[in-house]
Amino acid sequence: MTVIVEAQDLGKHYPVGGNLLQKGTSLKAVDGVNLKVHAGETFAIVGESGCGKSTLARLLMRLMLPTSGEVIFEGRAIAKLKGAEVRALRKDLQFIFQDPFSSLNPRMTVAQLIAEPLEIHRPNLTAGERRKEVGRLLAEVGLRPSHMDRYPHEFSGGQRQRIGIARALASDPKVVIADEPVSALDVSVQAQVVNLMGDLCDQRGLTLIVIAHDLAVIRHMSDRIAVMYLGRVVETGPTDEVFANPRHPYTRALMSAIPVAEFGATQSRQHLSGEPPSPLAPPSGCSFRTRCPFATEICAQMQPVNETVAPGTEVACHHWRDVSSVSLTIAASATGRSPGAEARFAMYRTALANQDSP
Ligand SMILES: Nc1ncnc2c1ncn2[C@@H]1O[C@H](COP(=O)(O)OP(=O)(O)OP(=O)(O)O)[C@@H](O)[C@H]1O
Repeated sequence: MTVIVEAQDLGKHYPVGGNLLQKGTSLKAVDGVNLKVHAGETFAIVGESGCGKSTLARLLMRLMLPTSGEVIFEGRAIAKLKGAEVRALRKDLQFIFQDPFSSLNPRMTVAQLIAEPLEIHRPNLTAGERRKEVGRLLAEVGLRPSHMDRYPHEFSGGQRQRIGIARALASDPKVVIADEPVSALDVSVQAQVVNLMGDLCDQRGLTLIVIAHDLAVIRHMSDRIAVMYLGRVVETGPTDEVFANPRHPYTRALMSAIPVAEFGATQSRQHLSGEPPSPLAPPSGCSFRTRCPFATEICAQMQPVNETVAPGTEVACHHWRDVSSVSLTIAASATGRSPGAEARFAMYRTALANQDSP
């Protein structure tokens, strides 16, 4: 399998200069992240608010430079790219924003919004060809080309996110990074947009990196998943494997938080207690230990390293074997789609059939 995007020991530390005591300290928003994204797959990054997902996404996009480590795109370190090479990277790596309301300039028509990246990345197109391409892109995301001269406020939230997707696709990218692409949308519309992105990935062979806190959405969308906690990846692997056998106590706790009907689980839920610690003063050793029911002395003394626990699956936990031996109902029932999940999946499909064209 070809690796298209890779993070190598990636770190982003924000300097903190609030008061005298904090002077010279830094906040480790992303701390030693290693991951490999394969061409054509949908790779999900999940975790609670503040765990560093958005910072990681911006590093992968080269919207900011890392404090340490590297991002490799198609075999090249992106921090070292210059001028025309950065422009080529922008064409190949596109971003879909969380908020379709604020990410589109309200003074521009849809035609202008989608033509803008076309002018930058495909300057050889004539005005007529560009307009035709805008129409084609709108049709591809399930909107009527005849509405291209309307303004963003004339569209619903789901339609605006489709416009955002069409804009991202205009440069014909190889990789799209979507930061919480459906969390600002109504649940029924979320299903349509999730399906649209899945279909676009299949049809275009796109690589999609999706950032989300909603595991139910991730479960339906992604091939592989990385779970982040306080700036670090604590578990990564094929989505089916991670959902069937979550081995890190944090992954288990996240999965226990999914509504029970989603996976047909009935009991043995593992709750997360308390807030994540401040990334300004992370606990020694394993940063999850202060909330972990399995924590022992070693967890305070040593940061766990990533261990391969199954093909393609890595976990950073001193006690993953003990964790795995404790049955969690949700783990057992997540192996097959429960009636609840089946119903939700059917809803996704129905919603797709009734796309929200204006
Ligand atoms: N520019 C910045 N300067 C200082 N600290 C920052 C900056 N941006 C983010 N942080 C901090 O870095 C940590 C990670 O933030 P980030 O936004 O990447 O997390 P996240 O998982 O995407 O959270 P959310 O889902 O709430 O956006 C947080 O503690 C945040 O407060």
